[in-house]
Amino acid sequence: MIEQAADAKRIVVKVGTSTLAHQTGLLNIQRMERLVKVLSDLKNAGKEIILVSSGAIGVGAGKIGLKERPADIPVRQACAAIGQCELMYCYDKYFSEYNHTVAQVLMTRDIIDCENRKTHVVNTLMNLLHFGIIPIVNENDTVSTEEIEFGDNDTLSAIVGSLCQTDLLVILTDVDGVFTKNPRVYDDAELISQIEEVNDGVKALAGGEGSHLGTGGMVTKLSAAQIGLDEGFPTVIMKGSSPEALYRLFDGEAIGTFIGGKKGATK
Ligand SMILES: Nc1ncnc2c1ncn2[C@@H]1O[C@H](COP(=O)(O)OP(=O)(O)O)[C@@H](O)[C@H]1O
Ligand SMILES: N[C@@H](CCC(=O)OP(=O)(O)O)C(=O)O
Repeated sequence: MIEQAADAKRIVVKVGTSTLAHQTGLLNIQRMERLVKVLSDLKNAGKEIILVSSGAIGVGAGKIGLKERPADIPVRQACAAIGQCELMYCYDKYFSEYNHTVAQVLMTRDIIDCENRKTHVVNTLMNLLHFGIIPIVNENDTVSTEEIEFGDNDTLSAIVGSLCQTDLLVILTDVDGVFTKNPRVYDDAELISQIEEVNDGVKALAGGEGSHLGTGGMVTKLSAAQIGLDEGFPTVIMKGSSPEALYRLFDGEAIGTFIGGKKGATK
């Protein structure tokens, strides 16, 4: 059993565009509904959930008929504004079906260095959790410029984890975890079940940009896990296509890649 993961009470779950959207860019409705159902159930079981959701740009681009994630920044920002609206509408609707309330929290990177802003964010998150609300966090893509952008939601999720003192970060993506090389390119890539330290050798395993809608690929997930290690919480990187696998994770099964210092006996 990976005890640290199974016993976690406060959990930041990050879901990537590649999990939330179809190849067309349009929302994968079934996937989102299943994720919401599982997270609602975990919350009912006593876990505190903070959801970091990507997808605004990808879903917005899909909605206006663009085939690819736009390279032009103003177009990307416009897509994010369209997609964020769609995401929150759907999250609100689906979580409401299970009697849970959500809140939208949009952030820019300047909260890290500006103590005043950081305090406001922490206070907001803590109050939301106190009231039993599920915060849904994304980057504020409309106002983000180079100086204040996180650039990817993997990093954002680790920072959110640190701000709210999470017990665990779960990164849901379109592959089973971290492999010895990019599994989309190499058939003989092997899944790594545990990583204790995110060093240059580990980062070198992550090759390429990732899916056509996502940002950063595996390297930003590993950097996020490194932030987690520095802040004292572990990260699990696992596939998000079957969100029900989260039940198995919290039942103590070794799923995906566990990035943390301590591993208990396997079930
Ligand atoms: N060593 C590796 N192990 C697993 N995935 C890798 C590795 N190197 C590169 N990748 C790529 O990272 C991608 C996941 O990143 P990304 O597309 O940004 O997903 P998300 O939208 O979930 O953030 C995978 O589809 C895979 O192609
Ligand atoms: N803020 C952006 C997140 C971009 C991003 O990091 O995407 P992903 O690699 O799918 O997690 C959006 O909502 O589209």
